[in-house]
Amino acid sequence: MSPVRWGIIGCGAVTEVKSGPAFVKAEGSALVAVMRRTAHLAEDYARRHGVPRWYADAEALVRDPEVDAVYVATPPVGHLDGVCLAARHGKPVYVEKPMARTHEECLAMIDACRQAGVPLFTAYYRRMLPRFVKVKALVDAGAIGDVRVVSIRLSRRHVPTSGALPWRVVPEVAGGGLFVDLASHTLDLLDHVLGPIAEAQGGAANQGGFYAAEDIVTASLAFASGAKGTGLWCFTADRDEDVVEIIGSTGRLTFSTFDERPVLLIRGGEAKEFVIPHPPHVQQPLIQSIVDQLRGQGPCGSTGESGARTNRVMDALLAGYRSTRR
Ligand SMILES: NC(=O)C1=CN([C@@H]2O[C@H](COP(=O)(O)OP(=O)(O)OC[C@H]3O[C@@H](n4cnc5c(N)ncnc54)[C@H](OP(=O)(O)O)[C@@H]3O)[C@@H](O)[C@H]2O)C=CC1
Ligand SMILES: O=C1CO[C@H](CO)[C@@H](O)[C@@H]1O
Repeated sequence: MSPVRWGIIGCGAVTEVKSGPAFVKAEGSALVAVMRRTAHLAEDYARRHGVPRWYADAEALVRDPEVDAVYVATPPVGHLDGVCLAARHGKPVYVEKPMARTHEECLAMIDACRQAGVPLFTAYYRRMLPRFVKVKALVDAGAIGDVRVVSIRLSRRHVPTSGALPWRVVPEVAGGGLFVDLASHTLDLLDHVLGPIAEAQGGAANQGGFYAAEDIVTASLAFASGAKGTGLWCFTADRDEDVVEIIGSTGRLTFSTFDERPVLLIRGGEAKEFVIPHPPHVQQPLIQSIVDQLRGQGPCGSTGESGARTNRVMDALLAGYRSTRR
């Protein structure tokens, strides 16, 4: 069976280690073209990674007859255009997270891909990482009984930047600030492990005044399963913290979304730790499952629909803050 030949739109930081080499290493997959607007940097990337062709124009990349599938890895502002462009040329698309700046943009992407008859995948790679596969397997096997509540606490110290502020805190580019950038991973992971979040209420504010985006967010979550949840995100905190705790009727699971600390299972009086390291290229398991689907070998579980659900929750939590900014 011939390999899936990938082209990348936006070969920046995430493509250096997390995803680019994963396209090459996945079985039945090849990376044949890259694109970024800065031509010499596209060429530099291609030469360093052994990619045969490079472009400074996204249309040229999607028109390349040797590109079978497209990975859109620009900042969120470019996701909608990149996905629709690839779909118009009949190419399956893998889009970076957050899937878009808003849920509305996600729906437009889903619609474009549906009309073109091409599949759409979103880069929430934690769904396939061995550590979180274990978390889901424990929950599904009833290791903590029925899930009652989940709590999410993520804080980061504000790290001042001396030069231009990064695009991650420019709402027009990112869709929001570090909440959108980072909380999206936890919310998507919980969608995977516990099922969809049916309702999200809460609010956001900017307390530090360092940039125009929200820097604190609180949430009260209701899962379709009946489980409830709370979320606290603070990006101008005293210290870095990253704790997710799922509390069930007979036990609890504690883990981190970003830190590589062990998964902790507490049941009765006993605690058990699972130390499960990440693979060198963290997107590889997800990319493998996309390639497998494209080659007719089973469905991948990180789709446009799942990615859009996460944007819908983030929109609900940011609605009030966005309206005050306007
Ligand atoms: N899943 C994960 O673990 C991670 C995901 N990400 C996600 O990947 C995406 C890209 O992040 P990252 O690689 O860190 O970003 P970078 O800023 O490092 O790279 C962005 C790339 O996109 C190109 N680009 C195209 N359009 C724009 C635009 N409007 N503004 C800025 N750059 C643009 C840039 O090149 P040029 O300017 O030459 O066109 C550059 O190659 C984001 O959605 C981010 O959230 C990021 C890190 C990890
Ligand atoms: O997982 C991640 C690691 O941090 C990056 C920078 O904040 C994020 O963009 C990314 O999604």
